[in-house]
Amino acid sequence: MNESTGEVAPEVQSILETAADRPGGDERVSVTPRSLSAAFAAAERDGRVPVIAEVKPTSPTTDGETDADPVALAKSMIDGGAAALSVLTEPEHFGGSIENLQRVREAVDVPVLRKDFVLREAQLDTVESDVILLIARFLGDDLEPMLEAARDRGFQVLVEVHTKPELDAAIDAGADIIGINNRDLAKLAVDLATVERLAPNVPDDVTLIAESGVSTVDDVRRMREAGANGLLIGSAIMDGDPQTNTQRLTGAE
Ligand SMILES: O=P(O)(O)OC[C@@H](O)[C@@H](O)c1c[nH]c2ccccc12
Repeated sequence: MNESTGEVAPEVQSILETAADRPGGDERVSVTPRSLSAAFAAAERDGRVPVIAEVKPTSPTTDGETDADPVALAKSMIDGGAAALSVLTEPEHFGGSIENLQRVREAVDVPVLRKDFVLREAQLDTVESDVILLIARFLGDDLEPMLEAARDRGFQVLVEVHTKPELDAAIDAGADIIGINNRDLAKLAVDLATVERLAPNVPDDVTLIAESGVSTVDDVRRMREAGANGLLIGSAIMDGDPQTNTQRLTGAE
């Protein structure tokens, strides 16, 4: 395990242990991705804030688990104006599944992000998606080879960071889509100032996504003012009526 994984919340430690044991795919995938930047540009043209809405049945920081149909959720998020979707495939702590992702991606035509804790190259081959998440903190020195391995398969890659050293590592590795996670995986606490603090260090040609903890229209505006090209929003869309919630948040400007 990488040195940089030290000091995470016990829930996150447990997520990593189960992730390390999960098998990969038998065959190398080859993806023809739906373009995330085109989806963001289309939303902007339409006057909508580019939002990646997340199908997340539960999480370590959520009470209870929804049994709503992921495809129905996905469609209502798109009806509400989501530019793209994120689907959790982590089964043990987020109630996600590979099948959820496959069903959602078949049912919609926007880009779909696979949200999981991918640690080994073979795990890239578990399922096709338009975008795949790689978390800098958990990959350490493996970030660059994993980024290349994912691109070789056709994936667009979202590299998640939470600190300045992780951001520097993501930029050095050649990431062109970077997500700044407002949630600290050591404490699971959210602080929107994380994006505000780190965004000035993100090069202009990188697509910047503000992740986690965005719940109000004011939060959306705050993240956009800090420089976010897009936002990744889960709980605030899942809690209540997903279509109305997405409509409110994508209509923040
Ligand atoms: O529900 P929120 O606070 O809007 O957060 C969404 C998303 O950012 C969060 O689910 C997330 C960010 N990075 C992750 C990595 C793995 C699992 C989940 C995540």
